[in-house]
Amino acid sequence: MSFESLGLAPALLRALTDQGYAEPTPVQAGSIPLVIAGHDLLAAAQTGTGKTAAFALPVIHKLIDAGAPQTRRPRVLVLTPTRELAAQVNDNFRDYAKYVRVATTTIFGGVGMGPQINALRRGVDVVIATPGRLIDHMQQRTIDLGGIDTLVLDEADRMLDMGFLPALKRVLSALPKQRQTLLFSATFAPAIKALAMQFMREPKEVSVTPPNTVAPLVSHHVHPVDAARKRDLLLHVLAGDSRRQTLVFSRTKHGADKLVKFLEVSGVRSAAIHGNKSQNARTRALSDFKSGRITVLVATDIAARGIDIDQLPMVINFDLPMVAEDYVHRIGRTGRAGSTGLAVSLVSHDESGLLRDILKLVKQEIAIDPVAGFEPSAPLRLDPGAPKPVQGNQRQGRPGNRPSGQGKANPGHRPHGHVQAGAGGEHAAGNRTRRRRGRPAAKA
Ligand SMILES: Nc1ncnc2c1ncn2[C@@H]1O[C@H](COP(=O)(O)OP(=O)(O)OP(=O)(O)O)[C@@H](O)[C@H]1O
Repeated sequence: MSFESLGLAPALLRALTDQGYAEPTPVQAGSIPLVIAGHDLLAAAQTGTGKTAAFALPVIHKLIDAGAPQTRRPRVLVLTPTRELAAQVNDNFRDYAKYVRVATTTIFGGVGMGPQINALRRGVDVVIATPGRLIDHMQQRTIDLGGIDTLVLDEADRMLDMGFLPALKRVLSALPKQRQTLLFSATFAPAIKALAMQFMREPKEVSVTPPNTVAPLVSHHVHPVDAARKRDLLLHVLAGDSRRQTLVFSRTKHGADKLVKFLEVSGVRSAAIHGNKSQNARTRALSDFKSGRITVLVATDIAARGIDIDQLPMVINFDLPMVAEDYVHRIGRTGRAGSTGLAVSLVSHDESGLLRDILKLVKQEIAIDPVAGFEPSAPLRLDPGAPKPVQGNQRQGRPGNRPSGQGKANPGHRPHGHVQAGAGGEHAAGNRTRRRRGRPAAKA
């Protein structure tokens, strides 16, 4: 399968060669012809498998095909749950559309309305927005959605959950009924799918792997630990390789700030990214992390979805997420586009229930792997039949003695109590493309 055989315009093929994409990933091969043919689409594929290009490429192709419009008002609306993801999707659109006259812009909060209004006045083809600021523009009549013929919900299951649904319904009511609707996500809860059916027209489905599977090149470790000792264990894990870029997830904004203070005092260069930070601080933290100026980024689930950090080797869950699907998305920040990755969760006794939910959802082995010197005073309460945390075979010495994020996955690193989770526990590697990107790391 090649991009040529999918019928994409030559200008797009040239841009893809510049990107170093040799061939389409499975979700791209499945989605691109369906989108070009005009179908509504519900597409599920693992994190890091190129879903953005799976909608951006055919959407740009169709804009090229349609030719220059008489009036330049937005024709495509992409909705994302976070500002950072909107910015990233916009960068991707610009990369793919570099040889064509397709104008894109972002609309999100935390930054001035003025430049957004100016961009809309000048005329754009594609708007990539978060719902809140989009509604501000709708109220102020600074955006005309009457020409939208394609709606994309990126991270669709998040856009359709309780938090975003009211805003989404408002946006939907302002869009033309005659339109193509595309939903993309790595996870789809059944209720979300049912909801989606209400505003789609006979959608086709592309499902590359069993739904909700985690990226296959990631090895998963749970370190049972007492809550009070998590910070020390985090330092211990980080100390294994202080040059290793690590994304650390905290459940709360306050917890993220406290953790950054602790890390800074301990000599680890870090920053926090969460919803209480100014947009400037959020953007700076992410770009400092991507450029390697800081080695640790402590994030709430704001960074769990979609964010693409080139070759990120390790994700640590300082706290487990409250919703099991978020585990899949958090962990999906590593092990992308054919790279290997390491996922480490520090789990205290009171998080046993959350861990059980995750084990039920994901289709991957998770090693229950106590670290010597950090053994918990009470064991985790897992499903009957699940292996007990392995004692006497614990990680010794420096924790950084792990497979490199850049190299091959090291199966020898799973010597401890494994829990095979999920019905069937199907491993998705067979469906996974393994290829490298041609982009320089700094451009991630
Ligand atoms: N055909 C391809 N060949 C090589 N690399 C690709 C290809 N398509 C996409 N990529 C790269 O793979 C990475 C992941 O893509 P993308 O961010 O779209 O993943 P995703 O499936 O949307 O992940 P998530 O579920 O986390 O949002 C990006 O850096 C992108 O440039």
